[in-house]
Amino acid sequence: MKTLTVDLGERSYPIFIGTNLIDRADLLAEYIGGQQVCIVTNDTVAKIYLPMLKRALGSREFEVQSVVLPDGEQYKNLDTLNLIFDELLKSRFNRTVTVIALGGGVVGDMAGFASACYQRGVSFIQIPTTLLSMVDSSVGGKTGVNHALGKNMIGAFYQPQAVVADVAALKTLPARELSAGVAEVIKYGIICDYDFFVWLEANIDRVMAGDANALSYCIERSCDNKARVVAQDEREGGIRAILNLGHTFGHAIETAQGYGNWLHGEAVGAGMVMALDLSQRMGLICEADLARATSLIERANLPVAAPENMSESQFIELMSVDKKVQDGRLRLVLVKQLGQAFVTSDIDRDLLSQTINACR
Ligand SMILES: NC(=O)c1ccc[n+]([C@@H]2O[C@H](COP(=O)([O-])OP(=O)(O)OC[C@H]3O[C@@H](n4cnc5c(N)ncnc54)[C@H](O)[C@@H]3O)[C@@H](O)[C@H]2O)c1
Ligand SMILES: O=C(O)C(=O)C[C@@H](O)[C@H](O)[C@H](O)COP(=O)(O)O
Ligand SMILES: [Zn+2]
Repeated sequence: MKTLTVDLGERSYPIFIGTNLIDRADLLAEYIGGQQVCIVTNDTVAKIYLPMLKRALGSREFEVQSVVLPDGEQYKNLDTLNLIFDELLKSRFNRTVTVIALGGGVVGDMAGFASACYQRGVSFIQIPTTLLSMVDSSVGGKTGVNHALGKNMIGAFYQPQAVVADVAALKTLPARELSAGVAEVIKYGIICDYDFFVWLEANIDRVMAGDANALSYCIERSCDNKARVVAQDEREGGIRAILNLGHTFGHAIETAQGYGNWLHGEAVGAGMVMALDLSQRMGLICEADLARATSLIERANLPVAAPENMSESQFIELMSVDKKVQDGRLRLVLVKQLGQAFVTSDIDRDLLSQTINACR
């Protein structure tokens, strides 16, 4: 088992990465403050992993309840969040309760947000079960839900007590979901870790084949990169925004297509190609580097273009509600060279139009 730390002073926490960790009650018990535990999961993950987690916690005599949410990005909203509050209140759980998120990013974002809100804040632990949630969403404390008018528009920064990533859980993950996770893995290579980008170019076939060593390495290296960025800028006042590469385009795609039709990672795949295309048009990266990144994203079986049914004006409208917008001005993550991203509001609108029209 490997342990990394997200260094945030008194809110610091460990990320454990290893195999067969879901039922390690000894490990989990260290981060459960009181007797009460509420596991939040969904109806797909519950069938596979809930019994083992319940059994493990039961053996330690915790008072365990679970809430099983409907599965899907379309349920990442305030109505579903209420199901978590219903369970916590019905169980008469108090401020000593620890919420455990068992699932992918949707479960993690909602369980985290519910933890931030319930009785003004209770402890929570992330047990991510998708690649995407192991490499990205379980780390860093962004929690929240979607609104019909925009992704993740209602939420809070709220850090977990610990992240427990069980790489063995990826054996049951569908191939399409594995690809979606690889999008965020590639993101780290492009924004801040050129050596990792080169490693991915050489090893992407092993990753896509589900090679356990290659996946573990991706999780460790991604979490290490994310933890370093978050430690510098917990609440996205500056540098943290680079973790949003491709997301202004990607969130517009997810919202326009209806939540769940394009997976988050798929939209980020196409969104990163659009951000790189714009970077190239603006004279920042060369055509060869745009081609290298596009090819890597394609080899991960991800889309490299936006859906044809989106108009330029729809893109611009949806992009203008992005959380990075300041004083009415769009801010985008662009790439200077592979491994070096930055945030800018200095965007040539004609070139942005060209990108939107070329990348469909
Ligand atoms: N908070 C953050 O920093 C952050 C970062 C990136 C993404 N996100 C959010 O995360 C969400 C996407 O997360 P995701 O890609 O994990 O999607 P997801 O949570 O919808 O999970 C994907 C699918 O895999 C299933 N699943 C989960 N674990 C499984 C397993 N081990 N075996 C079989 N099936 C399994 C789920 O039930 C679901 O059907 C989006 O809402 C996105 O906005 C948040
Ligand atoms: O942790 C971050 O910071 C990120 O931006 C990670 C992203 O991969 C993730 O999708 C995040 O939820 C996007 O945040 P948002 O603030 O743009 O909604
Ligand atoms: Zn993301």
